[in-house]
Amino acid sequence: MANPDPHLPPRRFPALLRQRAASFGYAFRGVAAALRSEVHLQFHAGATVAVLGLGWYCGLARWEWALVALAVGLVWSLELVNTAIEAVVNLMSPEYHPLAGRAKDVAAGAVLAGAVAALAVGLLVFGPRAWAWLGA
Ligand SMILES: Nc1ncnc2c1ncn2[C@@H]1O[C@H](COP(=O)(O)OP(=O)(O)OP(=O)(O)O)[C@@H](O)[C@H]1O
Repeated sequence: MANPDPHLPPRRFPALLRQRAASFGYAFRGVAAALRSEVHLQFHAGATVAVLGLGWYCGLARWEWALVALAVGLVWSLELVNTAIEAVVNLMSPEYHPLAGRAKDVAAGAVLAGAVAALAVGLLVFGPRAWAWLGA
């Protein structure tokens, strides 16, 4: 967080470090809360472990790991943002409202777009290996 009052002297380094550590703490708390409440995220957690294990088993090249890491990070990020948007919409519009519905639908669409991209990465990286393994 920026210094709230520009007339105050700049904060000392240890205070800044504490502030950064606290921000990381809030972020981890957010991920943990979303993991507890969102079944989709629990599924992503399982899928992430499975993909990492499969990647290790297949001995992926460095560039393939980079693609897999980007795909996994993209899906996690979008799902977390979607969860945050759902929470804000529920807070601001507990009653039915077309705009609230649109906001949730669009946020869910963003997750879908990321998931399709991740699926494409998965097929391109693991597909040829699965094909060879099946002896096709
Ligand atoms: N306040 C609202 N006003 C209008 N439509 C809503 C509202 N809340 C939800 N909806 C509609 O219902 C759909 C499902 O909403 P819901 O809150 O159950 O999200 P979800 O995608 O099922 O998320 P999750 O499974 O993570 O709870 C939304 O995508 C939206 O179309």
